[in-house]
Amino acid sequence: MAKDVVLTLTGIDRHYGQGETVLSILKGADFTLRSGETVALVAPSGTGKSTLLHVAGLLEHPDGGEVTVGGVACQELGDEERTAIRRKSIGFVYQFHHLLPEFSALENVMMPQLIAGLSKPEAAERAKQLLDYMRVGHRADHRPAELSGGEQQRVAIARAVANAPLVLLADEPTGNLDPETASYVFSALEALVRQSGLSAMIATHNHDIARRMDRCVTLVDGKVVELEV
Ligand SMILES: Nc1ncnc2c1ncn2[C@@H]1O[C@H](COP(=O)(O)OP(=O)(O)OP(=O)(O)O)[C@@H](O)[C@H]1O
Repeated sequence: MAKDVVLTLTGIDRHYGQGETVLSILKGADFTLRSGETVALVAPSGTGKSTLLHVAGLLEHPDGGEVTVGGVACQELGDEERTAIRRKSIGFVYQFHHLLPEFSALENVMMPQLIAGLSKPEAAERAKQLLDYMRVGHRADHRPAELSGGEQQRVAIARAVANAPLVLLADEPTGNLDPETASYVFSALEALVRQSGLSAMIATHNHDIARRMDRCVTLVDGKVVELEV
């Protein structure tokens, strides 16, 4: 494996059973993400974007093929080891924020760092910095329900990068927002990714967003295909 490759998917198969029939969503999908690279995943609804991100993020087991994160082949690993790699190396942003409702924005961003073993003051300091960077620091003490949709998503992005992951995976991170808010939130996400040299794969239906990435890929018949940008 080349030294600067952070994520590889090799020959990924993923099927879902539906009654008598089997839906084959990914059929030998290959993908490589290099250090510091940003890639847009643009494909029609139902073609398997979320499935691909879930497999890449070790949230779902593929039915065949291999996922390698930071040089570690994950297919044969047990759940505990996969969870450890996911927590350390992968940041995930969903279309809906999935913040913990009973905790403040600050606490939500501290949480993954505390789980990773940082002290409370260290986690709070980094959480504050990230919230400030995402221009939502003035809402640090608010609970998710007290934040606007754009603010919630900016907190969710701060949380996803709190442990300085190797790879950021985002599944339509602005899909739930109005166009103006989406553009603002995406600019903040892009600035954070570029500034910290993160590698990112972002599923989006928004072609303006896709064009701002280094590469653009799509899914055709269960395989990842490169698009010209
Ligand atoms: N757990 C599951 N059980 C059965 N079928 C599933 C399951 N998860 C996904 N699918 C099916 O697999 C296909 C791909 O789903 P996926 O969510 O990956 O698509 P997507 O490209 O992300 O779509 P969208 O853009 O609408 O979010 C869909 O047809 C979906 O119905």
